Amino acid sequence: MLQIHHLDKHFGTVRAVDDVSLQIPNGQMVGVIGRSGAGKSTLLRLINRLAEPTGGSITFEGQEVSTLKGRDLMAWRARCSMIFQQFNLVNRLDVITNVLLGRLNYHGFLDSMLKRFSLAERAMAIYALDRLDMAQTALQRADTLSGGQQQRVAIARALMQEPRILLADEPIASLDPRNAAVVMDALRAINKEEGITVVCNLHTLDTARAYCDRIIGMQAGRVVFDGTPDSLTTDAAREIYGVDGLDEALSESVTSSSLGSPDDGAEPRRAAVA
Ligand SMILES: Nc1ncnc2c1ncn2[C@@H]1O[C@H](COP(=O)(O)OP(=O)(O)OP(=O)(O)O)[C@@H](O)[C@H]1O
Repeated sequence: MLQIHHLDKHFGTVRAVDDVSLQIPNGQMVGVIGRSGAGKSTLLRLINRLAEPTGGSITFEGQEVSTLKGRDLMAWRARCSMIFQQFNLVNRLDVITNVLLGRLNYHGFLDSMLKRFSLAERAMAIYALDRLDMAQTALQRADTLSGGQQQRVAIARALMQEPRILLADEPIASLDPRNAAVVMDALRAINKEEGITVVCNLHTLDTARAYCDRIIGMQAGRVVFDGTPDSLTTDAAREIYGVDGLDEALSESVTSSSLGSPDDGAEPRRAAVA
């Protein structure tokens, strides 16, 4: 269980995260939605400790993580790994080496750069790639892959850390609908089949509704909705996005970052708000 108590992050006068309290049981697939600037990225960065909280606490399985340092902090970042909108692969390296870099925490930097990985780790990397239907690209340079393929490699790299939690910060925001569906399907499969908790920031309502067990809506740093997709009413959506933003959040169903259903593969579909 990940427990967040009265978490704050202030940047000067901006309350990016404002008194957020949440309990996320192991194995849940959570979508965090909200307008640009609502505090979604900051919340994930606080959980992963890429940002330091101004106040409050974060615990996982009873252990306080907001004060971890050194090796313990590295270990936490492995248990709670993060993927980003921009994939962050090393373009000039081949796919399998990019995936093996997920073991960086288990090696020195030099060992990793000199590709001193064990046979077991190489087998693990191939398994992770195969898990994402990407094993056939293992020897290709990362920059020869499409965006959706690169994001799947980034997920494979994250899996190399053997995480309990996967944080995904706008993982499909720069992908076309077909690739976005493949990536969301992959995240959902990892969640359902491996029991890894997934917390995923998404711009649009319909993707969160289609893929997540639970939706957290943020507005100006605060959690203004926390419930199942079915309980997300028009009024609740209006509170998250505002009157202008709601239209935008729904009309984005024709853009790259919005999907209708996990099963329809390619075609985006506008989801009705209950
Ligand atoms: N390093 C920073 N320095 C100053 N202000 C910041 C910093 N990071 C975030 N903010 C501010 O905190 C607020 C929340 O930003 P955050 O990026 O968490 O929102 P978001 O919901 O993820 O938005 P987006 O969807 O556009 O990424 C915004 O007002 C943003 O300008």
